[in-house]
Amino acid sequence: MCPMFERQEATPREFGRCTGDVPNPDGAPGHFLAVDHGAQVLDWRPDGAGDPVLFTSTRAEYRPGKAIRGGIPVCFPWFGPGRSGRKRPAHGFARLSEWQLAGAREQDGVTTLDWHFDEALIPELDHVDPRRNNFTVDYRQVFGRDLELHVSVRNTDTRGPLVFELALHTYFRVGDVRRIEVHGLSGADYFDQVSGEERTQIGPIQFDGEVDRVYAFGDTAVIADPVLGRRITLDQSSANRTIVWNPGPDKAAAMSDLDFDEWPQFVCVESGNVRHAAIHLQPGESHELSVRIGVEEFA
Ligand SMILES: O=P(O)(O)OC[C@H]1O[C@H](O)[C@H](O)[C@@H](O)[C@@H]1O
Repeated sequence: MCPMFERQEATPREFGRCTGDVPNPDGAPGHFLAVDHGAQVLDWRPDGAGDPVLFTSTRAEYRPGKAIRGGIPVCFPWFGPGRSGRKRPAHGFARLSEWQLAGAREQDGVTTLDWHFDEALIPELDHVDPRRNNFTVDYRQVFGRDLELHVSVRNTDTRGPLVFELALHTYFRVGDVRRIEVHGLSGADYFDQVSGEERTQIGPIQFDGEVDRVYAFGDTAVIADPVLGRRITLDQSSANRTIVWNPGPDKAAAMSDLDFDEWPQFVCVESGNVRHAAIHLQPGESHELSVRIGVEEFA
């Protein structure tokens, strides 16, 4: 099935993991790692010799019922505390559930993993209402020179509509968040989750302290990183919101699964349909969200 699929006891691999090499004609082979806990991608390096594209905390916890800090968590069926502001667990139960690896193949140096999740796989969790809709989520991850992610949610319940939020909460590794810029969102309106204000972005996004914003934006965003000397491009399809987050030093200090000096090493640029852009599906309908991540060294 998978190039290598194992279930190990030791941290951080107590979950089933799928790992493999991405052949790279230009140099050292690339690498990826995904685990069945949340179907979470934890590592992807198109060039094995280069810096990781994704950030994973050195203090990330790998245990049932806990979200892994880093990589690409899937937020579903709600984002943060949900539209009511009261939902728990934060960001929904998908990132706390063991997904099924439905298929894995490698062709021409590109590895494709297919993950499956439905209501029968939700673990028993405090706060989660046991009366739930039926749904399926099929999630394809394609590891090559670019990383492609496609999430498809279907309402398989004949009883009524399925209303949900969905986001791919990508943690990007950066040299120093205080020196990066995120381009492409100038002119986009956003909700500032720190101040509670509606605002409009002027120019590139820069980071000076905590940033937590939900942008009404779903096109291409580019992270320009002068420290690591690279540009990361995030192409989004069917995302109506882009969430940009870094906790800054004060919030980070209160996070037990992040080392105190790690907050400048990442930025989250998250693709989704959240808040007012939540998705409504009638029985039998489906929704697909896709992103493509590419990396380019500065000349
Ligand atoms: O700590 P977590 O539940 O993983 O959430 C981490 C962050 O996720 C998103 O970016 C939200 O916009 C933030 O408000 C939240 O703090």
